[in-house]
Amino acid sequence: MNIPVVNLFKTKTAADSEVSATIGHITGFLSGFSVEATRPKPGDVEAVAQNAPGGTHLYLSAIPTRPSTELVEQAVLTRKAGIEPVPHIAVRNYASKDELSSLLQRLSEEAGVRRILVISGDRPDSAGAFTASIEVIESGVLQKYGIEEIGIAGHPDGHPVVADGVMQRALLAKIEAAEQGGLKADIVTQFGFDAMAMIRWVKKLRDLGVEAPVRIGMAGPTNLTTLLKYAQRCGVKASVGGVAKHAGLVKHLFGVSAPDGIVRALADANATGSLGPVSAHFFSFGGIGATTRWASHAQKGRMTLDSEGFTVEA
Ligand SMILES: NC(=O)C1=CN([C@@H]2O[C@H](COP(=O)(O)OP(=O)(O)OC[C@H]3O[C@@H](n4cnc5c(N)ncnc54)[C@H](O)[C@@H]3O)[C@@H](O)[C@H]2O)C=CC1
Ligand SMILES: Nc1nc(=O)c2c([nH]1)NC[C@@H]1CN(c3ccc(C(=O)N[C@@H](CCC(=O)O)C(=O)O)cc3)CN21
Repeated sequence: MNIPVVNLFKTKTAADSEVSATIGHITGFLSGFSVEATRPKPGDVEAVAQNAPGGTHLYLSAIPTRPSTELVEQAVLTRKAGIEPVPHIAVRNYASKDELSSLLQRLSEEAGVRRILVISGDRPDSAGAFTASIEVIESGVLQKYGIEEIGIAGHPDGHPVVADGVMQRALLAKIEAAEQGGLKADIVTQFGFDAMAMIRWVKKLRDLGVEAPVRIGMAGPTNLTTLLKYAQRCGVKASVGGVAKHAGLVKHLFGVSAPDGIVRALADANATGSLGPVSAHFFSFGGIGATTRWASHAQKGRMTLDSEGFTVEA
């Protein structure tokens, strides 16, 4: 027998169910989010471990001016905290194949690293051994030291010096090379502020037949000045107006910018099923602790929706 269930206290309105559907899209899109830190200290790694689910991927960015062995210490700390270390390997930084080999060997033996992000690096020249990421992917050196999965870079807003066509061919070739070498590959994109550009870029990749998961890069919560500084440092398009719009008017008054508007737009697009496998990757220009807490609370649905985005509850 069918007994109608009547909620005597509150009738669920269409607006309520729209809100819960949107929050569901956001929590779904954010599941398995990753974070990225530059030179994290022990307390920073601890903050990730305390706030993110175990096994969350923590990407460790490579600083050209720092010895790459620092990456080993950071990866060891990360592994000990129960978080998965994903070091950046900026291929232009290595003077020889041996130098890269010994770093990979230490990462593997001391920190159990199985995943890395292979990128060219910002220097306009090469330290000697490699000029483009594909050379390392094709070299066989990764498999030799136990690497099973690689991330490669994506540039939805274009690259400051490399033409779109060149980047697209490089991306397809790297995916092909990874497949040939038995490496699993995903794509991690440069951060940006234009959700529609990200959506168009992912759909174009799918049209080209790329099925690899895409981690869509975004800047975690930080103040506008810091955000603009990093955008400039990384060659990312970001007008003051565009970033302020992304921050939302009220949030802007407090000088804080969070990627909630972008997350919400991506989550809605993802819910239509048209993006293929996608997830979120947060750069932590405002601190890794704050970024991880923000992402983690949002992933649990601890938020209030506003006109275009949401505010995460403390
Ligand atoms: N998406 C992300 O999360 C990150 C992106 N990057 C930056 O992305 C850029 C591209 O790296 P990949 O996609 O791995 O390129 P890649 O190594 O696959 O190279 C693709 C093409 O671009 C050229 N190229 C690469 N880097 C260049 C540079 N700095 N200056 C001039 N030409 C360059 C290469 O010679 C090649 O023809 C680098 O500048 C890298 O530092 C860095 C860190 C993170
Ligand atoms: N072009 C580009 N290069 C990168 O290294 C990079 C990206 N894009 N996009 C995403 C992240 C952001 N990363 C960054 C961004 C800024 C610094 C930075 O300002 N570094 C300081 C030194 C910091 C320190 O020593 O602790 C610098 O002066 O280079 C580092 C990594 C790494 N990734």
